Amino acid sequence: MKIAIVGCGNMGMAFARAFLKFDLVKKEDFLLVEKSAERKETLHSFQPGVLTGVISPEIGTYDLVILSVKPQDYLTVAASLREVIQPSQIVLSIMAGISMQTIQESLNHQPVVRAMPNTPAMLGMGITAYAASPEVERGQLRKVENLINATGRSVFLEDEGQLDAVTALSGSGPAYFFYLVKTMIEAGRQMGFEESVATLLVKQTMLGSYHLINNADRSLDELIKAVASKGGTTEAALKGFEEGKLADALTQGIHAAQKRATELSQG
Ligand SMILES: NC(=O)C1=CN([C@@H]2O[C@H](COP(=O)(O)OP(=O)(O)OC[C@H]3O[C@@H](n4cnc5c(N)ncnc54)[C@H](OP(=O)(O)O)[C@@H]3O)[C@@H](O)[C@H]2O)C=CC1
Ligand SMILES: O=C(O)[C@@H]1CCC=N1
Repeated sequence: MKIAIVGCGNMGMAFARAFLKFDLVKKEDFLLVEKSAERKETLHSFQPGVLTGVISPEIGTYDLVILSVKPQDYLTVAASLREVIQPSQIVLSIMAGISMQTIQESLNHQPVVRAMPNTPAMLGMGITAYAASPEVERGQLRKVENLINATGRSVFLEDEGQLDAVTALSGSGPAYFFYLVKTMIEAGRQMGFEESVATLLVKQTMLGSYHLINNADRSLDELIKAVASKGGTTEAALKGFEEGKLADALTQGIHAAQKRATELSQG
């Protein structure tokens, strides 16, 4: 399969590397379109078939076109891409907010898969939810699914409308986790630990706790209860969280992310 990637930043290249790892695409079968000169410099080492800064008619000879520029840059991309895109090509967008309809109208092109991955895709441990327009044929969709699955797990959505919520939950989700980990490490430092010790304590706690969620056969409430002894330290911490309205703040943040995804779709 020949793949063109427009916007070769964090996510575009996480996808490219995952496809290579599973031998789904050969290096020479990539066309990379990247505007940033600095970023382009680093892409030489990837040794793609073609590395360019602009969209040219050559892109029309690729089976799949991945759109991985920031949503704010999309309309500029669309203006050139619509001149050269071919009816047989599939478009896979991973851009937050930009709806399938906007992509179809701006490119005058119907077969579109819209997906929302997250950064653990860099390790093949991402989660991607995706939806497809009816014009994507079954065989084409299967090929796209194989590619997405090289980046981790995936969920097919019948309703594209859910993608903004996915963006708020799992698309942005890694940053919420990193924020929590960073805050805990900072608290460790305030209590007198060196950063390396605080980091080890927190990282291993998160790792072990994640595996408990998956393997302990207990609900999250039961897992919390098993840590929080009556009248003990965890109860004191949880009370502090309640008083600080931590759950409300997290929920509000996630809703704000969903709202922002919807705003991005409106340009
Ligand atoms: N990062 C994440 O966690 C996730 C991101 N996404 C989505 O993926 C997309 C990419 O995100 P991310 O990889 O983080 O962003 P990056 O900024 O890392 O990558 C985008 C790249 O596209 C380049 N670019 C901008 N305009 C053009 C153009 N006209 N032609 C070619 N290249 C261009 C940018 O250059 P320059 O920097 O000069 O503008 C940049 O290097 C976004 O739409 C985002 O919503 C989806 C899920 C998760
Ligand atoms: O912050 C953003 O807009 C993108 C979409 C999901 C993660 N990063």
